[in-house]
Amino acid sequence: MATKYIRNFSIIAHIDHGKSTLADRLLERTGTVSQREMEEQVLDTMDLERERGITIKAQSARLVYDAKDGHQYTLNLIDTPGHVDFNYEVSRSLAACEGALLIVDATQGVEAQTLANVYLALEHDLEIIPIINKIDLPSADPERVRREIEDVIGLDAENAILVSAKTGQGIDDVLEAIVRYIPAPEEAPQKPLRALIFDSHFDAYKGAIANIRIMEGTLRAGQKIRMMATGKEFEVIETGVFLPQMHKVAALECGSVGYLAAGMKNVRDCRVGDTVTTATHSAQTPLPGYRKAVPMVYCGLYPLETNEYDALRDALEKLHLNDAALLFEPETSTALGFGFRCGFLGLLHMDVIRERLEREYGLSLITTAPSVNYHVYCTDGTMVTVDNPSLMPDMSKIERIEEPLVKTSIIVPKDMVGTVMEISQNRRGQYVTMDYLDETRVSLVYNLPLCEILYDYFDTLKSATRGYASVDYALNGYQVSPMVKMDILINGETVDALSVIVHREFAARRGRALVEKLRGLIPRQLFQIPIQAAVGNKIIARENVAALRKDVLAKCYGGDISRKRKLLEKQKAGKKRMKQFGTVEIPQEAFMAVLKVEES
Ligand SMILES: Nc1nc2c(ncn2[C@@H]2O[C@H](COP(=O)(O)OP(=O)(O)OP(=O)(O)O)[C@@H](O)[C@H]2O)c(=O)[nH]1
Repeated sequence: MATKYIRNFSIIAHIDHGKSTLADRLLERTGTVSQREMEEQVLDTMDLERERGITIKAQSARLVYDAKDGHQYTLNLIDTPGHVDFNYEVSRSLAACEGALLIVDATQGVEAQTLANVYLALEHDLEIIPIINKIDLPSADPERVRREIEDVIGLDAENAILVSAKTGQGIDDVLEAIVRYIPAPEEAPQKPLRALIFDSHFDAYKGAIANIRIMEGTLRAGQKIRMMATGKEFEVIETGVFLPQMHKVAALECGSVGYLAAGMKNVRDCRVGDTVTTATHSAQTPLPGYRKAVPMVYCGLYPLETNEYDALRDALEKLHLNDAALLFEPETSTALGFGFRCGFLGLLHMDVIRERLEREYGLSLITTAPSVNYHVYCTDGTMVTVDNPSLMPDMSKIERIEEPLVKTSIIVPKDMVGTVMEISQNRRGQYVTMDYLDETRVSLVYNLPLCEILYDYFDTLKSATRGYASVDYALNGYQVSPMVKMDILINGETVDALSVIVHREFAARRGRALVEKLRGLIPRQLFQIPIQAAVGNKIIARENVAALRKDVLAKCYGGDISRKRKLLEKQKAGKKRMKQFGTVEIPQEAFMAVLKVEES
């Protein structure tokens, strides 16, 4: 098919504004997926995605559309993940397109990730088609939203399409607009092959599959290819398109979107953002913008039962096949035994991986509190990166510590600005700017230490603003900070997996709050258990878990067997996630307690 009848586009939106629902309607309307096959939200496939209702992994689909101009068009829809953790993938997906549908919820208006996504789309010079969704809802205010798109984003929204992705109203207009306003791909079939890998996944039969957009040249099965970032060479076994299921085709022409299978054993062989070229008559330069996904958040994952260590390693390896951004390496802890230090793109990514390990692989895990990556400059002139607090060098050997910062944009109603400022400043945030979006809403920008965001920043913000705050963040360099390692001693011994790195000024407050919290979490024993927080050799807080006096069944003297059983079962369930440490049992919640401490 001539490139002039191809359109490559993405849908961008703030979470929950209706991206997946709109994608479903487009698939349905073009007959790509028949109504019978139409399971709600075809593009969100992972169970977890459906449950959480957010897109984690991008999917693609080829739609065939008979336009009003009498021609048949191939529309390649490239889905994008919906969460800020996956911004890099969003950016790569956008690089594969010429245009984007920008969805804004008619009841909500422009939110933090609407803006972040628009900026990404503009960076890639995309044609943006504004769409105002959910107009079926009584609280929809399309006119206000239209003004907001113009004033805040600066896009001409006069022709914004009014849509209900739920009822299907306006969908035909969307399809016509894609054909009319989004440019066709450039024609460059004679040039050496350059194809952008915008996503990848692992297929049990075909190995790692690269989702690609052919920018220049043509790709055929049987060709020898080279990945330009890694230099690795492969022979193409299969090329195909997404219907949205994989469908084999003989070749992928210039401008088209599809996949390639080349017997690659691991998704690391086809990294998102890399350029595919042919092994001979290769392109000279790769497509712009490749960078490796860098983890922002680290935590320890330990099997509850030592004999599950191998199973955990196998499961991590399997997940890694599909997710090049997940890093893991073995580590040992005196408290928890053998486990893995894992790196993630963000907190959601961490949660998703942990949940998948538990659900899909049936593992019971102890997770340590997430940490960030510190740059530790030692007095001997060396620099080490420390993502595990227990590995922090001795304070006497440290010259300075630098911590990662994130630029955080928060959009809230204007009467909540004070609350947001207070929450951000309490977490060492530095105010950057504040802009009025309209008469009612404000956009605030703060520079915050990444580690402070890990401490329930989002939850606090959400609940303090009754869910009105929308947040977006991106890594923004490092700064020198007086960080110290705080150890937790239980029964006189340091539990390495409970150590945390905190700002010196926060140490005493956080130490007190943490030991108090731990006192409530650690089950009582027949003896008193002291819990202490220490910085270096100095104890900064202490609490005691009082000795046990009663046993749980004592109050059931009446012999009510069902009640007794219930109590015992409750006790058993409580035990499930405990780790024996000397004579003391430490429950899973204790390792996460530092994230949930309420400081006074
Ligand atoms: N009433 C109404 N509800 C809608 C409409 N479009 C989407 N929704 C609902 O809004 C919610 C979010 O829609 P999704 O399509 O899952 O949102 P999303 O933008 O894909 O979310 P992410 O995948 O996390 O980015 C769902 O409960 C939808 O049923 C609409 O036009 N009208």
